[in-house]
Amino acid sequence: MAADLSPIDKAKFVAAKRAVEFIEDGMRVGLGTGSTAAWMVRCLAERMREEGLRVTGVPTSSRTAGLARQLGIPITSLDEARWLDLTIDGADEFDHDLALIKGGGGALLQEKIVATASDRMIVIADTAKEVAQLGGFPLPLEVIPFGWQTTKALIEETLVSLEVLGRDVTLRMNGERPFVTDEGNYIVDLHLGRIGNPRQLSLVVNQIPGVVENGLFIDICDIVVIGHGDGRVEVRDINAGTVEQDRVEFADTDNIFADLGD
Ligand SMILES: O=C(CO)[C@H](O)[C@H](O)COP(=O)(O)O
Repeated sequence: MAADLSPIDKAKFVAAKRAVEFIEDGMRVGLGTGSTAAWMVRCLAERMREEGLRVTGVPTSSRTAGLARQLGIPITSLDEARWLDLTIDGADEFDHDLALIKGGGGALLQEKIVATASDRMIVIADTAKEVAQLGGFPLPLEVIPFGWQTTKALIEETLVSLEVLGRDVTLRMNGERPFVTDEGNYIVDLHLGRIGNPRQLSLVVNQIPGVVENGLFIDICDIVVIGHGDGRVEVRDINAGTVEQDRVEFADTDNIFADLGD
């Protein structure tokens, strides 16, 4: 079955499989959102089944909560768990400092809250997510629906005042209607091309009334696990300053691939 997967799905799978090895018995774990994170949830469920590992998950979206429930992973709310040992999530882009753009799946708000409330955040990604400079992927901002057009105009003005080059700001749609997040908000995507100063941009846009949060994750991610389609995995730990090369085998994974459906 593994052989039927595209190289990109294999890369996501091996990154996820390696990352769940960081999970220890009894941990409270933040469960990210997106296709790579869905592999992680499946790999975690497999470890729980096969090794009797006991874990409580805190999902970062209704989608992930649904998958975790389906796979029998006990879940709770962040308010119940309060603080987590680890969060494992995907990303849309990561740079050399492990600064991230997230929110391609629209779950950036819960993802940022959960990752910030964790001792460690591990990002799982395929090689295409690594960039020299953030910004090729549109930066999502979660905004309150009330007065969103005014908020959008203020965001555009802010980009002009910051002398940011790309200033195209679009409302994310779901067919004919605005995309609505789990928190009932909208998302506007900033098509910037490159972000010269992510820290400044993150601070400034969050000052705009109506902006709830942005998809820049700075100084939050500790480790990135990068998967390759041939099973090679690289584990970069920004705090330890280490880079480890590893390999994940595709054998004996049919029970994971059998429930594919994300
Ligand atoms: O931030 C996210 C969702 O809000 C995802 O982690 C990000 O979009 C990556 O998704 P995928 O693993 O499907 O490429």
